[in-house]
Amino acid sequence: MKEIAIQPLTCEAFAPFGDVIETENAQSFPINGGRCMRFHDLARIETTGENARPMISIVRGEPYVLPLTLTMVERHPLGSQAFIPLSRNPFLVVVSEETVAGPGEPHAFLTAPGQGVNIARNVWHGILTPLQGVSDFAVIDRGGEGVNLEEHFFEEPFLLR
Ligand SMILES: NC(=O)N[C@@H](O)C(=O)O
Ligand code: NI
Repeated sequence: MKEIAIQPLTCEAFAPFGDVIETENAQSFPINGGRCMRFHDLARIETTGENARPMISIVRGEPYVLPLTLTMVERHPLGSQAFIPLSRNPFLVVVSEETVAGPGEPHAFLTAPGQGVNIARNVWHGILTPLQGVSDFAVIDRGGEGVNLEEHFFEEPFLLR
């Protein structure tokens, strides 16, 4: 089984796949008489297709234990998908480039506490993978008609360590 080294999540490394949602280095300005700081426009929500609309859900995820065997990735051809942690627990973000033969070798990122991601439309990714404890996430993705899920099962799994 090919091993994939898990690396820290950074804006630069994740840029080909979407946005990192964090306050660090974000455009920000005070609002509400200076009593709030708005970290502004952190990610682009994409929705397309019939009756497409953005929607907000909360997902409560059971934790996984590393090292992890990755057997599949999925993608959403009709919209982006954002995961914003509502706890300080880290989670694992797995993405793959599209190749002529389907998803390529995965990249695995470990979030810092509080970091979220917005996975761009049609980007191959692993399913939500909380670590260290049951974790709640706000999920912002696409509602509407049509099939918005495509799955790919690797011929050979990968070991994420
Ligand atoms: N379906 C859902 O809310 N989540 C998955 O698409 C996922 O990427 O975990
Ligand atoms: Ni997904």
